Amino acid sequence: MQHTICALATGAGGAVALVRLSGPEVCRLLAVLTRRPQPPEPRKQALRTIYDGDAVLDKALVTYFQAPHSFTGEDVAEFAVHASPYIKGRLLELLCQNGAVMAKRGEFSQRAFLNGKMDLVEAQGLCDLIASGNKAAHKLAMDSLDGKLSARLEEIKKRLSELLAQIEVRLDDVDEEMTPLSDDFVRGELSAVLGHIKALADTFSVGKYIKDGLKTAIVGAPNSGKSSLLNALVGFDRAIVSDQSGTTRDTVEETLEINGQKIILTDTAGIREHALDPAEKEGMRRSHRAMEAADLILFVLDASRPLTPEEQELWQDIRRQNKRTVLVWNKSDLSASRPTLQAQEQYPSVSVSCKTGDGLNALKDLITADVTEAQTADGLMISNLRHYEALLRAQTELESALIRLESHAGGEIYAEHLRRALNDLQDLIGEVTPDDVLGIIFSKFCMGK
Ligand SMILES: Nc1nc2c(c(=O)[nH]1)N(C=O)[C@@H](CNc1ccc(C(=O)N[C@@H](CCC(=O)O)C(=O)O)cc1)CN2
Ligand SMILES: Nc1nc2c(ncn2[C@@H]2O[C@H](COP(=O)(O)OP(=O)(O)OP(=O)(O)O)[C@@H](O)[C@H]2O)c(=O)[nH]1
Ligand SMILES: [Mg+2]
Repeated sequence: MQHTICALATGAGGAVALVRLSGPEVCRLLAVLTRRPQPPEPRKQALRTIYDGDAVLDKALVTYFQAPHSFTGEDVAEFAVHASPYIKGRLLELLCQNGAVMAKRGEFSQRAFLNGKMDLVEAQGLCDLIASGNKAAHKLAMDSLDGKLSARLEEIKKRLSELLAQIEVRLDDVDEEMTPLSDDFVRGELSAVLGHIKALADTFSVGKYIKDGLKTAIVGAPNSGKSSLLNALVGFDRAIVSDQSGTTRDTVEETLEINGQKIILTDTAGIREHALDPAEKEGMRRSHRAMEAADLILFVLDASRPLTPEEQELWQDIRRQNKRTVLVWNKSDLSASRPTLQAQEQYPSVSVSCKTGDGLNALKDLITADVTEAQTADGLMISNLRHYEALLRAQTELESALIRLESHAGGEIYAEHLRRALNDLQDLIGEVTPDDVLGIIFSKFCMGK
């Protein structure tokens, strides 16, 4: 039999705290702690005295949810108690003394999943929703939680399984009484399914930025104004600015929000050929590392003076990174013209002045351009590595199936690839996921969820 689990659902502080209880023993535990034979009417909050032996622990609002009409699908009770650390701790202790056990991370959600209240994609959405810190991340999680993403996956799955069914009945049709499927039809269906899977998998890069933040490195020659740019973007004097080259030695990181999107901004030491001392050399190694770890590079140039050979070299270095890069021509207040860089037309660029604030809004829009664009498309995105990998596996199988089809292999050969692709999609939403894998997925959820 399942244990009855309990956990604190709310965080530290606050005036009221919520303790949740789920499982077969809920009614008995309620009876013991409230000293009443009957639980409150389902889904109606009732003020109940909670007893600790003969003493009163608290007067709390208690809600009873009768299975299967609860978050987990089991009997659930919630205690909204005064948020004293003592009351919270003692209530959990009393529940455990009377037969409940402390819930593991994600165990309430896991039970909701196992009882068919949500699929694995929706459960992941729930977890992401709690962690979401801005509008974009919230929308991404909400689309997953409320089933929009699952519905899209179901559509794809349905189309694939219908195709597979048509192939399989013909494989069973030994007397060949059915009209064979034309290669054109199979190719068309396969390509369509593949297209949908690819489109969704492609949203991962942006989805990941939205969820985890866009890592942005500010790089450039000494004195070009990198630290000034960091300060201008975060809105306060975070990094030291001076007219001496080599002011910034170590990387300086700051998390901020631009156009509702999380950005992790790193200011780096200016890069020059001949570092003066070991500390500066180490600083430059860190600059390179920040550049390599970044999703986006802001290359800051001083537009008021000619380019140096070192800057040209750094530019080649940046281009080799093959990353989204924005050219930031700084100090536009000093000069109306600016030098030219090789192949600069292939990169977005903007003139700014950290001194006057000119051009900063245009730069902000360039930083978030990828995300803004993805959001104005149909908006459904994946942001979870497990989902991405499952889609990639399905994609590979379908590509193999197409190759087999072109080489006129028999239906039994490509049907196997289709079965595996279908299995990958079923794994994604949790239909065929083994228990130990489920345990790992839910153990990454937060406590009390
Ligand atoms: N107090 C409290 N607030 C909470 C939660 C909770 O568990 N407790 N939630 C925890 O995540 C979220 C709400 N999610 C919930 C989802 C389903 C059900 C539920 O009782 N479902 C039943 C009945 C549905 C209905 O009547 O429409 C069911 O699915 O059968 C409850 C909470 C956010 N706020
Ligand atoms: N006129 C003008 N001066 C600027 C502008 N931005 C930065 N400066 C000045 O340029 C100098 C260098 O600025 P920093 O932000 O320290 O430059 P940095 O790129 O971080 O330099 P290092 O840390 O040495 O690599 C300072 O004197 C700034 O005040 C600008 O837009 N206009
Ligand atoms: Mg600096």
